Amino acid sequence: MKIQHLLSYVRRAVQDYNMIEEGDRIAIGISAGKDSLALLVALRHLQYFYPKKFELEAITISLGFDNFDLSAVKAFCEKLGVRYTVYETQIAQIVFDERKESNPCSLCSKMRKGALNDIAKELGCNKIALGHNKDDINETLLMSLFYEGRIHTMSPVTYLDRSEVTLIRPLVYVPERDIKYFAKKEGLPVVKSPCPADGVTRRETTKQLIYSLEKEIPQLSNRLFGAIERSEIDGWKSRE
Ligand SMILES: Nc1ncnc2c1ncn2[C@@H]1O[C@H](COP(=O)(O)OP(=O)(O)OP(=O)(O)O)[C@@H](O)[C@H]1O
Repeated sequence: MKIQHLLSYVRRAVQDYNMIEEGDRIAIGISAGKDSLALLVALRHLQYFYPKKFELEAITISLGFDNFDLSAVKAFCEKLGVRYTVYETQIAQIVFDERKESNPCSLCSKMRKGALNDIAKELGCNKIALGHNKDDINETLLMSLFYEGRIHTMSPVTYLDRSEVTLIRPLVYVPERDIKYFAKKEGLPVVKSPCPADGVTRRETTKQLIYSLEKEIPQLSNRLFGAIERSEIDGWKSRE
């Protein structure tokens, strides 16, 4: 996938869901994975030609793992001309050592989101951009269905009452495999997650399930996503 292709997906999502307003200050949550780094590149390019002017900040919530070297990400942000803030936390120690959580992802995710909201607000941002892609949206639908018995997934735009910050997900139309290809081709400075729970989660199981079903049922991912767009799920609308 070329940058133009990525930008066409992002621009369409931003316009369909009115994700960006004139004067927005947008904090991009950088996990240092392929999605958030691709999002950083896309929004930086969008800034050049999008009719509404907006500003960007890049933020990583460091979870406190030892082997998490962000120096290449720092250099990358500098090259792009986006200010980068790394916020150090003890989330990993709290989740794994102190609380010995049986479901560490849930507590970690809550604490990480809280920290990201706080830092974004401190830096004067009114929006937070997250790197969830089309496959993440589909997987979340199936996870809600299979594990919680309800029909739900993340929305393209979510306003958080308590922190008065709006979450936007400009990659919702981009398939994960395109992002993987883009990250490789562009040599994005992806840092492997040091989390021991990475890759052994419910999300990973669901991802593999969709992957194997798609071999039997071509277009499965597109149909799932189309069903979300045509559904009554909060925040989605049909493009037809
Ligand atoms: N430690 C973090 N600091 C800042 N933002 C984060 C962090 N972890 C996750 N995010 C944000 O939340 C989004 C979803 O998180 P998740 O852990 O599901 O990432 P992912 O799907 O693996 O994406 P990525 O490839 O960017 O890691 C990320 O794309 C990123 O925007």
